[in-house]
Amino acid sequence: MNEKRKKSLFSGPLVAGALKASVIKLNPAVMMKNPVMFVVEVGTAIVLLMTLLPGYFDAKDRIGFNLAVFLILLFTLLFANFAEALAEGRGKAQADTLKRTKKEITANKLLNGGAAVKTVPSTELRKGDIVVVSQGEMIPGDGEVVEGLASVDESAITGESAPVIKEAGGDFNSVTGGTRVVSDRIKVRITSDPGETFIDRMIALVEGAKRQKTPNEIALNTLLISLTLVFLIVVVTLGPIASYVDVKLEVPVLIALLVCLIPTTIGGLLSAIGIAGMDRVTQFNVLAMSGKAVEAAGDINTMILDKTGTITFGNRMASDIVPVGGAGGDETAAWAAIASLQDETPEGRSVLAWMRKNGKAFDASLADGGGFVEFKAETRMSGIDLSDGRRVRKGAVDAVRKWAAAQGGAVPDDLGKQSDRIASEGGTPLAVAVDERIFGVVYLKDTVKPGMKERFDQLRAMGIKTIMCTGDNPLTAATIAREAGVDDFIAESKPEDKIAVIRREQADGKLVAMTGDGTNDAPALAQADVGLAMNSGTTAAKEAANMVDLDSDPSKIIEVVAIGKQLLMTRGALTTFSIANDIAKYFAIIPAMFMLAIPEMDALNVMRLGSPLSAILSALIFNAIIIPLLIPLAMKGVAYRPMSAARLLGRNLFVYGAGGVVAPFIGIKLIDLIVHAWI
Ligand SMILES: Nc1ncnc2c1ncn2[C@@H]1O[C@H](COP(=O)(O)OP(=O)(O)OP(=O)(O)O)[C@@H](O)[C@H]1O
Ligand SMILES: [K+]
Ligand SMILES: [Mg+2]
Repeated sequence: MNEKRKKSLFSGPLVAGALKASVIKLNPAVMMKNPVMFVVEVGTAIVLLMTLLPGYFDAKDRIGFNLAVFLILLFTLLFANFAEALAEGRGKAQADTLKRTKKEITANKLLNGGAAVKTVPSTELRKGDIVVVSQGEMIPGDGEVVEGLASVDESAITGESAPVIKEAGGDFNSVTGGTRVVSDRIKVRITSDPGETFIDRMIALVEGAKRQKTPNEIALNTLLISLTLVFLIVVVTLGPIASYVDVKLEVPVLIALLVCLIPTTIGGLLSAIGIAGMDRVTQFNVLAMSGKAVEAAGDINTMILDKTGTITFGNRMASDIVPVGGAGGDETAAWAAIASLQDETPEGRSVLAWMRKNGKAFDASLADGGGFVEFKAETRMSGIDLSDGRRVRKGAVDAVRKWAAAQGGAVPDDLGKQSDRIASEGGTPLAVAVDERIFGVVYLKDTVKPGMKERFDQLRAMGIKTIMCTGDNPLTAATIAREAGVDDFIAESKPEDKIAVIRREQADGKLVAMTGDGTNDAPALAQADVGLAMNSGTTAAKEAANMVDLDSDPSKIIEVVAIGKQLLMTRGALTTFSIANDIAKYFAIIPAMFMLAIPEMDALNVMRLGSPLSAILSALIFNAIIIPLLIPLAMKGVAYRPMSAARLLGRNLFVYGAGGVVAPFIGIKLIDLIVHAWI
């Protein structure tokens, strides 16, 4: 992860900015978005009026008490605002850094189909324009490389300083505006209009400018508003009922009671929890397009993972070349090498590396004038059509076997034995053929990343099913699946098979997460509930997905799910705590209220609080300070242990429900000891 982005939650400038914002957010027009706290604000205003105009409200003998209630209520509001402002602060700081990289860049735009070049400001570029970017220059907008190859420093967005290669064609052609070409020269077709670029979207995201309440948040808000309404009705009718029996309940006391009963703790922390959850994802160098995506990650039931590069290291290297059907070792190796001469995939390059390492020579001039056949996931083969008419191929064994058989070739008896041996060791066998004759097998070795088994065990404990999808043969797939500990696998899968798996799972009511980077992954990324695209991938993939990993590490999906779970858990835990808390406060404040009116009711004082007035103030103070005390938990999230949803719910109900009931008794008692001594 990017260390630069890891700022402390409570650094000086962030806290200072948040303090200022807490005052600004007192504006009723802003406050109204949070109905629970808005009710508190109205109450605060009423008590303020009564304090300022005691004569008018017949409250001259209560000025001190009313002032105290006003101040505590004001701090309740400020604490809630502070929580939200603090959560927003980090995003704002990050947005400022991004904005600085967005300074106007000049672009070399091609005119008349490349006949002329004109220098224009990047803000004038539109979709479809072609620009030339040379060594040392900034790429003026998001786009796709249409010609050439260059190494690009993307640290402005990824924080990663090692340059990456971008080239025309294939899955590594997408470039981002604001990044710098460090060598060579490329032509780029612009794919986004000004104001809609990746950096613009990133700024809007981290700034929270477009932050919308998620469905979960809206549902919870509705619950909180309903609770608030119920208590509002109870408290408002309490006055007349009491006066009917000749008990006079004072308005500030009723307001204090109301504020203690309505869910101010979760009301004050709710948006901070959501923002902080999004922020945790961003700190992790993953861009989530919406809070909804992060929450969906927390509810995932099925995770689809690639084998190569996600579960294994992905640097499949040739480690042996085995002849079959009586072919010579050297001639088999030579054909494998010729089939790989122009194959720029890691697999292709590793064949040539193996030749060099083992001192094998071959006649590369055979390939002169030949037509290169690029590797495709659909054909699962690559190779070359020689100028003398012979066709050389290497690829997945079943694909090559079918290809040779279609030309009337016989399959050597020992091909199956050799390829099965390689596959059962977890390697990938690539058959090598020239026209109808199969010469042998390249042994590609790959290793499962360490710690995979533990991670899949954790996912299983959380009730998440993992499915490995691979284009590899069933035997290799089974070996790797067993070694890595995934629940299920799909072998010989083509890109479109992924979308079929996702649809099948979704039809069962499951939420599905997947990663991908290629254009052919785009439909599946869009279909999945959580689609995590790699930043190195194509524009199509990035646009279809609802998350982008700036580090292009497909295994990050596992952590993203953990962060989503943690967000949902934190919200649930603090809601439970908040409501349990309010119920407990009832026992402090109701008796105090009646004792104030009818001193003979002293028997009600079960908590043995100093006096009715100090009991009310203590409950109100506790209600206020619990908000800042819980800010660290709201921001960092509750400690997260992988276990099933049911066990988790039970555990959280116990910890936060029981804790929420007990905490106020202890807290209010302690505060009362101080307050009572003081007044
Ligand atoms: N450069 C290549 N030339 C020829 N055949 C290849 C090459 N690379 C891979 N293959 C063959 O094609 C098959 C499919 O490759 P592909 O990259 O689509 O999937 P994969 O990497 O095996 O699976 P995953 O979905 O886990 O990445 C491989 O299993 C291998 O047999
Ligand atoms: K409350
Ligand atoms: Mg692959």
